[in-house]
Amino acid sequence: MKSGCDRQDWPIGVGRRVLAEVDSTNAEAARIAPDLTGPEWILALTQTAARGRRGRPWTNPPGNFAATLVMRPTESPDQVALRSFVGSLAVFDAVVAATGRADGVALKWPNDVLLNGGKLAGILLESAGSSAGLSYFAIGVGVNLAQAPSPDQVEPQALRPVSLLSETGASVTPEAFLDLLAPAYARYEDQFRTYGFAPIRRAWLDRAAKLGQAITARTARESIKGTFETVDASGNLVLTTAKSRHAIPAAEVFF
Ligand SMILES: O=C(O)CCCC[C@@H]1SC[C@@H]2NC(=O)N[C@@H]21
Repeated sequence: MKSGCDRQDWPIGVGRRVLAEVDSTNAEAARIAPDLTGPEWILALTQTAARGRRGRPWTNPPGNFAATLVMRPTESPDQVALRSFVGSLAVFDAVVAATGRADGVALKWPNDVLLNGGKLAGILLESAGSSAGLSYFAIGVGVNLAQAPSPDQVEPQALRPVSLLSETGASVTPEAFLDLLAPAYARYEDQFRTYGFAPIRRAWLDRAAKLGQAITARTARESIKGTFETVDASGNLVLTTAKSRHAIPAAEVFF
């Protein structure tokens, strides 16, 4: 296992602030965005109103990781949306660096990180602005380092929440995890800016859970059960059924 802080690996030009308590690091990102001079990681040891995807609350017990990277984008909102893949790859690498092993770690579309089949981490991508240009975007990352919420705190069909500590025995502080995550994110961000989505997509698919297997995607309109074929060049989930092929931009996925 890599031992915690390798601060010499911290990416150049990226800020870091650590808060004892905040409502939500994503909310804090929105507040500081107008004054940003460069990308900034905001780490909170406690969140009092953490939010998850689809307007759900996010349970954030002590010792778990809660941080947001906030940046000013230079590209279109479509490109910004692909950062959820960049973020989940970085979380994957940070988990592997923290534990020294990749087996059992997988990615679930669009951006959950799984460990031994349970949900270890989630990402909430938020932004403000218009299709003409975003003023900022924020990648909020929650990782159950020390404690998993109890299954009754998540949706009935959701994957069981797991923690890094209970699944691997690795005890990692939020600060040490950030020191692994920030350089991992910076490496994938560089790759994305230099080569576009193609290598990110390939790396993501290499780590995907249930690729080629039956899954269910629940969109706002319908529930589709099919084979998880791939993720396309726009980040859509591609499902094939006996009758057709669906490219799905937004859905809840169930295994
Ligand atoms: O629903 C999900 O899977 C996404 C959860 C994202 C939680 C993180 S914790 C840090 C950041 N601040 C928030 O309020 N939410 C995200």
